[in-house]
Amino acid sequence: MFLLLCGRANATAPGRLLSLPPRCRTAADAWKLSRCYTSLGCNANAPQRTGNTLSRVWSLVQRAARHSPHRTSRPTGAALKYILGPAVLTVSARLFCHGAQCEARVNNSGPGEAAAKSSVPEFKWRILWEFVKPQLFALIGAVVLAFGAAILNIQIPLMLGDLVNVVARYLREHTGNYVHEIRGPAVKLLGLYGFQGLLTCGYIILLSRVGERVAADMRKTLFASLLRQDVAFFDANRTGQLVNRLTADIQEFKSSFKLVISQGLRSITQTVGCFVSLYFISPKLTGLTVVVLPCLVGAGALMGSFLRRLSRLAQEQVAKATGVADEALGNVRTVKAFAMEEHERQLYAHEVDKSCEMNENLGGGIAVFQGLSNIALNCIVLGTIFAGGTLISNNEMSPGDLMSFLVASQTVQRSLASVSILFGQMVRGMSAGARVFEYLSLKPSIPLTGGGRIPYHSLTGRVDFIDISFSYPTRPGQQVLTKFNLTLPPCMTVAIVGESGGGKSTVASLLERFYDPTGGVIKLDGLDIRTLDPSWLRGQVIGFINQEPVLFGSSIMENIRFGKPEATDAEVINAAKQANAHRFITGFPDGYSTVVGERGVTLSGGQKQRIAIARALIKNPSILVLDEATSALDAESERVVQEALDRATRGRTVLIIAHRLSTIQGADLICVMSNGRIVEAGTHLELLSKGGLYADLIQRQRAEGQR
Ligand SMILES: Nc1ncnc2c1ncn2[C@@H]1O[C@H](COP(=O)(O)OP(=O)(O)OP(=O)(O)O)[C@@H](O)[C@H]1O
Repeated sequence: MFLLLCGRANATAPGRLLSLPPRCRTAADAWKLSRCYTSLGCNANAPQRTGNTLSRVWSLVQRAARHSPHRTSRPTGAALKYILGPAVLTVSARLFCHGAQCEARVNNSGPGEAAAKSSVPEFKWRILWEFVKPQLFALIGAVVLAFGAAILNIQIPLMLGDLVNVVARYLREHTGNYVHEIRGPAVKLLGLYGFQGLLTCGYIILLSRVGERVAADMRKTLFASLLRQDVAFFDANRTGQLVNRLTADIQEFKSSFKLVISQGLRSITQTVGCFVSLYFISPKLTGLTVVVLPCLVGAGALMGSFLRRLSRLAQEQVAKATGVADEALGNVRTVKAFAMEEHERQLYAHEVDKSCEMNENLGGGIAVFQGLSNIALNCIVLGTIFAGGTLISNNEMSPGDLMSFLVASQTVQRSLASVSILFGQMVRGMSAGARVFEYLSLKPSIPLTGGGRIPYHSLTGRVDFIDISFSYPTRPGQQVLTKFNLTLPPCMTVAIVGESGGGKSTVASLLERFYDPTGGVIKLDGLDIRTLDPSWLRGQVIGFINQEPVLFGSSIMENIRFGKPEATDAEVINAAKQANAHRFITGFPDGYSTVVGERGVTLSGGQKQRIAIARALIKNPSILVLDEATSALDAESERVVQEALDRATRGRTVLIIAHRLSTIQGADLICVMSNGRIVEAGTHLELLSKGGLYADLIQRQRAEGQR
């Protein structure tokens, strides 16, 4: 088939075939490569120029061959010209392009990610092994098949040589039965192609299976591990960065994993195999190659690393521009409310222009790199032919040997270039993997489950905060609570009021065990909550409603059921009735099946809050924490929600954190907080008559209300 292709092309369009890189043993290969060149934005004509140089020097070799005593049995003649085609070393430039693009994809993660990525976590082979172990058989199969395909790749040029020998002999002697003579090597070659295709197909299937399953397992494990982390972890890490590890990092790791195993194995096998062939063909020329090749690969790698740095900077700039667009589109209501469309447009245009300029510089750099590598590589071919020609004239080598040497050395060059790029890819893959593994092995300071539970019938719901000191892990220097003491008696309502930033919400967070206090102890029914099961505490004992309830983008039914996944429809409806939500829900055309949109964007603030109340009530909690639950609502919504809350708080221990003092006047106990401790406590009337901080706050709010 190859011969037919060569023959026809020889007669009709030699130039076209000359432009095929030597890897293109088949038309399909050629098509694939040409697509590669196009998609990578590299100069597809570069190989052709090198090919022309080769074809010119080939005719010199032929001339020398006519005067040589070694008339070779190695591949000779016009057909070889087509086999050699262009100089393969342009592949290194092409591979650089690929490397740069890979890098581009890796770095395209968000403006803030670069800083986070600068700290390099350690790659743990033990963790990788845990993921690979279940896929071991498939992986071994893939490695064996890939290795087999690489070995066949080394064989193919030699068999092509046999085939070309038949053609060359027939062209020279014009005797014998051409079809009969060509059939043997052609069938062998066809068989080899078929077998090689089968092996390639097999290892790609197995490898993609292994890669996908390893990546899926990594994603699931990482997601589970992230969900296990305590709230302090999420204070310290940006959501975008975490999502990036789940997506881009795992994707990068998977690609590198597959590439390194398939191409790495092939390149190394081919390099070693062809080096052995080179040595057997001509030890002298091999010695020369051993000196020159590493210098060239080293110089290429140096330039490549400079260009990759340019590429990284350019991609960071692209990410910065994307960040501007992301922020503007994500907060489009705020942008519109402030009529800032033009400002945002200009900001984005500025960042895009900068990235355009940087990418143009990168393009120039790639062009220079490619041009220089073309020159260097063509010079290598020329040098080899020059040195080989000297050996031929000294009768130390045959022209056929020289041709075989060129073919094999080109394979070595190509493989080495690909190994150096793969090395970079491997480093990137390992650092992506390390970033994923870093969070996999992270142990939360507050476990998700484990610890005691108090039987429901004996749970009274009494809470004691005893000598609590606390500072947030992300801000250890700022003491938020100091020797804080408070008791929530069973079935009573306690309100905390005070200045903004005084630590009111922090008290609620500590009760939920989002954080553990740095000093003191919190007790539930006399038991330290650190000895109790956090998932039981949060899932069954405490109902939490805050100022800005977050709903999920699913139906109302599912949102309420989030509080108790096993709840029946009737329980959901009952909870909605208690929360004053049933009427408005049934008013929607889809009723409880209404999808609330991202974060509940299709509902009003009051509606969202009532669904959040229903979600908290459905688990029938003994303790209810209301953190400024009505402060974001207008007067009418507040009235409806307050009604629901009044009903919901009956028979439970309630902690209310409030800004609007009008909402907590009926509380059994009101505590005023200042500087992280309680400075006043009593009922509304007691505190008013005291004329202290509470009375001041009431007066201030009345004055603000009158303004
Ligand atoms: N996750 C956090 N990490 C670090 N510091 C925090 C965190 N949350 C709150 N703080 C800080 O702790 C202090 C108390 O905050 P807290 O939210 O408890 O106050 P607050 O009394 O509820 O305020 P407001 O009435 O305005 O809601 C503030 O100085 C705040 O900046």
